[in-house]
Amino acid sequence: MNSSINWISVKKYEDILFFFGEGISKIEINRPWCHNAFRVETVNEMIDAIDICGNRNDIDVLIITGSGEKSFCSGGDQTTRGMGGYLGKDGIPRLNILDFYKKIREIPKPVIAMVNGYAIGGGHVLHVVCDLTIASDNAIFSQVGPKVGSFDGGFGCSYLARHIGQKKTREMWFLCKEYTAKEALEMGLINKVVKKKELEKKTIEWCKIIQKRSPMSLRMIKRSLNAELDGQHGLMQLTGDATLMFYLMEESQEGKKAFLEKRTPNFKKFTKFL
Ligand SMILES: CC(C)(COP(=O)(O)OP(=O)(O)OC[C@H]1O[C@@H](n2cnc3c(N)ncnc32)[C@H](O)[C@@H]1OP(=O)(O)O)[C@@H](O)C(=O)NCCC(=O)NCCSC(=O)c1cc(O)c2ccccc2c1O
Repeated sequence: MNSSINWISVKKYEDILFFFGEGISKIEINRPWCHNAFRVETVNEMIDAIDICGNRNDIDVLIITGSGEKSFCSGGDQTTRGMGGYLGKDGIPRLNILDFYKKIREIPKPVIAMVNGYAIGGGHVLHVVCDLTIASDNAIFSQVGPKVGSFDGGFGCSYLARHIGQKKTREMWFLCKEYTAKEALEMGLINKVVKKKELEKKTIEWCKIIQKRSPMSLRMIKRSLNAELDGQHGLMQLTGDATLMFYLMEESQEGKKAFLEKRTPNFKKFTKFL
């Protein structure tokens, strides 16, 4: 299996790099001087990029990572933090990373966090919300909210606890300790640890295996796993896909045809499955 890709830049942004190759996309936070902390604009760009991935039929799987050797992402850019959120260029405080987390969960394609160093604070939650996490052996995982006056009570708590359990989640948040990639693997926080120089190769290998699987099966599995946690919203997404599949059936098409032909639909002819 060829595990390197000649990445092609999809679109130019200020804070992120966005690549595509062989059905795989790579969204890379490109602010290495602050350990890839995200500001409002970084998040807006990531939202734009993930929307492109959602709308492009030739993108099967997504990778999210950080630039440089040291960090995946260190969370919100503290230099832009104001009262009530992080201040964008318009001066309005926002916590828009939450919108990006939602996008990761909603996109019906697998999203892999390729963690190449520090995954801290909101940057830690970022990998938590991804479907899979592959980390390099130098990666460090930590929640720092209670050290810097923040917390993420959403996916950062409840979903994290689904991965590592309530006790470990409380330990991570209460103590703000740093965990090595080996420890993270042992506690079920991540899927795989590889040597730093092997990180992209292994991630691409996994992407290529996933690309051989049925996209509809993957979509339904992601939706089903999300639905358990996402309440009415999760149910809407899952049953939205059930509607999608129903629209592919003759029985559904008959309803539309009959309406357009101004006749009574004949649903009797269709198999009733047991
Ligand atoms: C990542 C570190 C562990 C690295 O430590 P190290 O000692 O190696 O490096 P330095 O600390 O010297 O960092 C070099 C340089 O980078 C700057 N920097 C690092 N992180 C950030 C950051 N997040 N924002 C701004 N700048 C950053 C650092 O200041 C240095 O700059 P110099 O000018 O001095 O060179 C360590 O840096 C670290 O622990 N960083 C964590 C920072 C942090 O507080 N993160 C935010 C946590 S809160 C959060 O992310 C968050 C965001 C949201 O949008 C939320 C929304 C809704 C709910 C909750 C949210 C939330 O919790």
